[in-house]
Amino acid sequence: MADRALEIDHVSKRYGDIVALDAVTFDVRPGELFGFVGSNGAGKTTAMRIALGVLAADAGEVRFAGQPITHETRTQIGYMPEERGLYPKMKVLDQLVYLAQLHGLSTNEAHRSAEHWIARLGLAERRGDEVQKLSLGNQQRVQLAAALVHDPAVLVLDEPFSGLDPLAVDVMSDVLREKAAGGVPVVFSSHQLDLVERLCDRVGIIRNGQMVAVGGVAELTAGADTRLTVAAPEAPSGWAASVPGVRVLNENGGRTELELQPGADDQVVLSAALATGPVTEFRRHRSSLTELFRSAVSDDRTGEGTVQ
Ligand SMILES: Nc1ncnc2c1ncn2[C@@H]1O[C@H](COP(=O)(O)OP(=O)(O)OP(=O)(O)O)[C@@H](O)[C@H]1O
Repeated sequence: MADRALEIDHVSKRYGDIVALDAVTFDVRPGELFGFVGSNGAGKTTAMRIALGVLAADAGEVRFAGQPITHETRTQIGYMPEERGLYPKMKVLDQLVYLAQLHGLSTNEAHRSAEHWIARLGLAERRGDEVQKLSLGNQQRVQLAAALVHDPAVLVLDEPFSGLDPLAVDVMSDVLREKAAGGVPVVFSSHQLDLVERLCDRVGIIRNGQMVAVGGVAELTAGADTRLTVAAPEAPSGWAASVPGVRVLNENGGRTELELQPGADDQVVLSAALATGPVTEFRRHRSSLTELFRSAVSDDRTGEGTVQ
């Protein structure tokens, strides 16, 4: 495994009768943005808390740079918990300086780093305010600053984008990209799949505590059924139904949406459409992460289609 990767290796966790994680395995490579997605209760927070070492796994191991996470290596992780963990009555600057010192920075370094992230995250005018007096979005910016202030070697962020306005989403995205570009493995959970698709190098989809897909979005969607839109204004109704390997999804005024079964040839569809007259549109759609997610989390064949 590459140096300085975060590896989650067959991690399992039960809460009484509930199997929260069942041999969950994935890795986040240095320089990579990894999106961790799954329905409510699928196990994302549990996996991230175990990765950080605040929750013990029943089985399996989490490693960073090839070594199991210990009390010492934990301090190299920047963590943004879902429940947010700031001191409400502490002022923004004081809080960040305190957290940086807690992670071993000297007073000067802690001040320098706190001021850097306050400026970078647009909190300059709030630096003397108590955290509890900030809006939720600004509290979230402080929370991100808290995860970054000790210059972590790994970033683990639980729903960092939830509740942010579009400008704050841009700031958060830029910062995560920068950290990844600097060689830090970055993993974050999110329900905003368009954002995950846009930002992430790879994604993992978890369903009922099991990883059902891990890989690049393009790689994961490559095997999915392909959709085509064909506009053939003079084609008679039902023209596509007899084309081999085709399932018609929708037909409306000469415009047909269809699904190509694996192995079917889109050129055969084009020939069939041209045989009816002019073709004014012929478009292939790549499956989106949202479609992949829907099919992965609703698929009864748990575990099938996993790409490692
Ligand atoms: N402390 C706990 N005690 C008992 N069950 C728990 C506890 N924490 C989590 N669970 C259960 O473990 C499962 C996984 O929960 P987890 O919070 O990891 O999911 P999640 O994917 O982060 O969900 P969400 O998207 O809603 O935040 C759920 O069934 C949840 O009810």
